Amino acid sequence: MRNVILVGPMGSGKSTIGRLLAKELRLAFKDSDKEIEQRTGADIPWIFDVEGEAGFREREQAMIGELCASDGIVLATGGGAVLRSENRAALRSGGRIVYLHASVAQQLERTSRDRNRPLLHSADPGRVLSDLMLVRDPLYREIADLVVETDERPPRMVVEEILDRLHTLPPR
Ligand SMILES: Nc1ncnc2c1ncn2[C@@H]1O[C@H](COP(=O)(O)OP(=O)(O)O)[C@@H](O)[C@H]1O
Ligand SMILES: O=C(O)C1=C[C@@H](OP(=O)(O)O)[C@@H](O)[C@H](O)C1
Ligand SMILES: [Mg+2]
Repeated sequence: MRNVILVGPMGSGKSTIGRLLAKELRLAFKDSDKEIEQRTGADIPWIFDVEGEAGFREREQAMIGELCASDGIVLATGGGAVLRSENRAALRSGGRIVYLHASVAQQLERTSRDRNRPLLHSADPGRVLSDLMLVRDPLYREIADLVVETDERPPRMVVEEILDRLHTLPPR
């Protein structure tokens, strides 16, 4: 196992659970979105405003490529990281992939408090999240080694399940 990579929709808990999991595994934690922000010197909403989603996806692909070449990290990706086939290939070769599943209702609840997800700056964020899930759920499943349910489960419990199940995975 080189790296552990978390994929899943906005509000599934990738950033939160990634940090906890890295601590348990004594690995470094990297959040693709945070790395993009540091590299760009601007936050995600600014990048979407100025460069559009297309500009963000270019930066995201470059960052995913770089981070997947690392060794010994827990990587939290952004919810759209699976959209490009180049990213899916990089993620697959980068390590074990855990899909954090969450219902749209839970995604909505967990993302309603902050404004740093530009795709949800919409009159109907629930509709946006369910439309995105239709497209992305098959892509998360396509590359996942593990699918873990996060609905109504505290982060600690999700981390425990990942730790238990990571050890039982057959070699690829
Ligand atoms: N399993 C969980 N149960 C309750 N709240 C959670 C859980 N996972 C994450 N959260 C909360 O939901 C919000 C979004 O989590 P975050 O880790 O940023 O998700 P993501 O990176 O997948 O978009 C944060 O406020 C976080 O504290
Ligand atoms: O789903 C998406 O397309 C996005 C998810 C965000 O990350 P989180 O999944 O960590 O919220 C961030 O990468 C950007 O706002 C786009
Ligand atoms: Mg995140």
